[in-house]
Amino acid sequence: TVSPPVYDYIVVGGGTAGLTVASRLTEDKDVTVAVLEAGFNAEGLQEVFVPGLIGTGISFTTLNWAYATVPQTHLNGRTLTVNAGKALGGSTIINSMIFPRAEKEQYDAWGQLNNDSTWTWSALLPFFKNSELFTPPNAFQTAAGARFLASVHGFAGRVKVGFPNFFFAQSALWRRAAEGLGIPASPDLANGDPHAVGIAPNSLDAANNTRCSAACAYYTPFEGRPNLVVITNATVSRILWASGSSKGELTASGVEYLVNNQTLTASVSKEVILSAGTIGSPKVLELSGVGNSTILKAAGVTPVLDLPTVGENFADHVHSWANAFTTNNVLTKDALLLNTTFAAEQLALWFKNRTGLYSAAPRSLSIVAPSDVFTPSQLNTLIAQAEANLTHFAAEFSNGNPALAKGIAAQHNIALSLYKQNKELPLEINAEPGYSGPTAFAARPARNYTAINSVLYAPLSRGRTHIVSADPRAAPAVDPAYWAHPLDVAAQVGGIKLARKMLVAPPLDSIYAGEFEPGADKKTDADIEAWLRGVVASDNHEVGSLSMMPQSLGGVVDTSLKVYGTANVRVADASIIPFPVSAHLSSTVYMIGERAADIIRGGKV
Ligand SMILES: Cc1cc2nc3c(=O)[nH]c(=O)nc-3n(C[C@H](O)[C@H](O)[C@H](O)COP(=O)(O)OP(=O)(O)OC[C@H]3O[C@@H](n4cnc5c(N)ncnc54)[C@H](O)[C@@H]3O)c2cc1C
Repeated sequence: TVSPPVYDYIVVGGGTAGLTVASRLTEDKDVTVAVLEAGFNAEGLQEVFVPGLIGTGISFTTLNWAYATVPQTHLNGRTLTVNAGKALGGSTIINSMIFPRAEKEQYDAWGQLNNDSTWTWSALLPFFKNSELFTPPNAFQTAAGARFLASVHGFAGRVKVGFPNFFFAQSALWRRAAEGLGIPASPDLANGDPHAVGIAPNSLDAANNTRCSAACAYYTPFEGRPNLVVITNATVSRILWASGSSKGELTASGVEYLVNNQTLTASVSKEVILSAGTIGSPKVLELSGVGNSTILKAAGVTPVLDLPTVGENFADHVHSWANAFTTNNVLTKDALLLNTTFAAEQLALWFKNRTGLYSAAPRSLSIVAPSDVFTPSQLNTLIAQAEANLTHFAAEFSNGNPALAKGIAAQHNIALSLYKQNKELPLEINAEPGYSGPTAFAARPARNYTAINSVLYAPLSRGRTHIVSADPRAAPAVDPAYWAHPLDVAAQVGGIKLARKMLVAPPLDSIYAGEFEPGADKKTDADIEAWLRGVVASDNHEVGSLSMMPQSLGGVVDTSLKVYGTANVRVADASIIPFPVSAHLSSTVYMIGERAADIIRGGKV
């Protein structure tokens, strides 16, 4: 028999954080790293590299895990889909490339929960910068409204960040409407103070207007490194433990993985780093016997280490919309669907000189504060109710684990305190220059639209994800428990009301031709709420399932990202985020990858 290859580090999942860690560790040419990625290298597909082709082709089929949730109790028993990229580069292969950051107080909450000042905004900003290669807006982009503050960006990192080459007129009208409603104009949506409205930077290479995924940033330029081995189409089924190690700290000796139907193994001399995402990483840990013993036994897995909060503390952002018909004189991206000749011309234009509608990954956005969504008395009532029911919800969300109940209570206390200071930003409201909503193309009027996406960003609800089978090919049971907390429901209803106000506020009202959805018959808050229960979707920003918190608060990893009870297994991906942040996640996940590599290299244990 041939003995399996031995690497210093094995990274499970070649996604956003996984490639970041692998790339940084292999800067030391004496260190060997293997990355095992379930998907393939999709960088050459036009639906990946052309910004305006987001979501087309095989993006949401082959390149997507498309995890199904269990029926959602608070959403009419619906089963929703949580999308997650399945390719080298992970979710950054199929994401919308919007690249802002959350408010500093939310990152500070991570430090507060862990009593560790190295996990706070000011300590983490250097790692955000390390990941970024920012291109300031050119004269055209500046004239269109793009703004930036040099002090918060990185100019020598890896992820190319810049602005698109096309801006829709209705986005500018919307920004002015939002400002008219009291939302401040943003000097930079990545400055840690995003209660504002502006044009979001994108994870794109401004020089040639192509998507810059984690593969583009952290792999392609370095793929020749002899010490970096990337194995694609390789699905990790479990971590292998050194014999006898379960008596003390568990020590990983390697991993087992599947290529087609063949089972292979690779050995590790230093560490295994789990970077399979918020749903993928707890699945691998549970398949390896680490988790809640009752859940593992029910799935047919022999427990090795009882760590009952693996897969718990799961939170996701929740997507909703209001949209209106737009006067015919306005060019919206609906034109690409309504007129295939025009679409072909626009795509040819993109290939010719990187301009036109396909050069836009369009999103002007605002992150709004409680005061934008609620009246003061409404807010006071909601906070008082949440405080009165804090223990009840902490217990309900913690799946019977007393330590995690404390952890969730601590998170709710921080969130409610920030709500009181108008600092917990409950919603992203963004303008989509064309239809966005729950109705399929064939089923809606063939018109031009303006859509306002309203996304619940600071959920108090917490759910879970767990395996139900010992078969690594079986999907886990994902229960985000959407809308399980009444403050989440109230914020999302408030978001639709604010979006409706924006649609008819000057100067956006100049192109308004009547509301389509929710629709004129949805008049009261109760009407809106009932409609939303039937349509809201995942925003694909799932976090928290292997959260970084003290064990006394139900955490799974410590502040060096090491799994409690193991000697050499770390986690680097969105699953470690203990407290949801009000932002699109990729910039934050790259930061986590940079920080993880720094911890590993610095030997902090
Ligand atoms: C449709 C969509 C739109 C989004 N839009 C935006 C946006 O506009 N801006 C933004 O900032 N964020 C956006 N996000 C969110 C953001 O992209 C993700 O939160 C982030 O990329 C997650 O990084 P990660 O490292 O945790 O996981 P991922 O990047 O998903 O990486 C996990 C990797 O592990 C692999 N994997 C899983 N299981 C296994 C296994 N058993 N063996 C081997 N490999 C495995 C996966 O295939 C994947 O490559 C979006 C996400 C989606 C899905």
